[in-house]
Amino acid sequence: MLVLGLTGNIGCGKSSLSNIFKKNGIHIIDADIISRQIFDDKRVLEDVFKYFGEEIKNSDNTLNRKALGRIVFNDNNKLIQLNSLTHPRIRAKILNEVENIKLQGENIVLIDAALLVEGGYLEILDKLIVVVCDEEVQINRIQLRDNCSKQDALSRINSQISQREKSKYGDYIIDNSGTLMQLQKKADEFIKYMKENWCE
Ligand SMILES: CC(C)(COP(=O)(O)OP(=O)(O)OC[C@H]1O[C@@H](n2cnc3c(N)ncnc32)[C@H](O)[C@@H]1O)[C@@H](O)C(=O)NCCC(=O)NCCS
Ligand SMILES: Nc1ncnc2c1ncn2[C@@H]1O[C@H](COP(=O)(O)OP(=O)(O)OP(=O)(O)O)[C@@H](O)[C@H]1O
Repeated sequence: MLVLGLTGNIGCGKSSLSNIFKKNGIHIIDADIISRQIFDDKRVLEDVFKYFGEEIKNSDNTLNRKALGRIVFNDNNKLIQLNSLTHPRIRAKILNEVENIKLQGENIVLIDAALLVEGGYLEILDKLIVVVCDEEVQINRIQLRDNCSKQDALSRINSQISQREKSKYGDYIIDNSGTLMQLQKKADEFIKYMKENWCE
């Protein structure tokens, strides 16, 4: 089975691209979904509440994601602490899903995650696709999607390694600074390239 990674910085277009790949029959593992599921485990929630306190708790005792985001994306030490609680669990789930998909006899699986490079996933990937985007466009898209200030968008961007650094690890780079129609065309070109060069 070909194990592909799809990464890129926040708001560059991973989800948009992986939706196109999904429509082309590629099996997707979405790290954003997994990173939400791990908070269904009460032990994870308790650990996070113990460290970050009452201000990240909703009145019904669920996690206030926006409040936690405000804290960790403005304080790198706290982000490191959150990562140490969440990342081992996210990683275990991703590896487990890869194995399950392999057992189902799939030919290709694609892991969609912002932190494939930072999180040390390169060793399990056969190939890495990096989606990039002009920073001004990226900031605008984040602000529009998350209804946040430019400063909030920049704080999140700065909590990840730069697009340039991430691109160094890419086997295939897709620039998503243009329209969604253009992204669709680039995705089609990529699929053709992958079938000709990466599949037996
Ligand atoms: C801090 C949290 C609660 C904020 O939730 P919120 O709903 O506001 O954002 P969401 O989860 O949709 O993340 C949006 C984007 O932020 C970026 N991001 C998320 N977590 C991180 C992180 N630990 N480091 C750097 N960037 C991150 C990613 O590009 C992600 O796609 C949440 O992001 C979280 O639990 N993060 C830790 C888990 C994680 O590392 N997830 C990313 C897996 S690749
Ligand atoms: N080519 C495009 N033209 C216009 N809007 C776009 C384009 N690509 C993506 N978007 C929009 O920009 C926002 C960010 O895109 P998307 O969610 O795909 O990025 P992402 O890399 O998955 O982000 P995150 O890291 O936060 O999960 C979304 O609201 C999406 O609809």
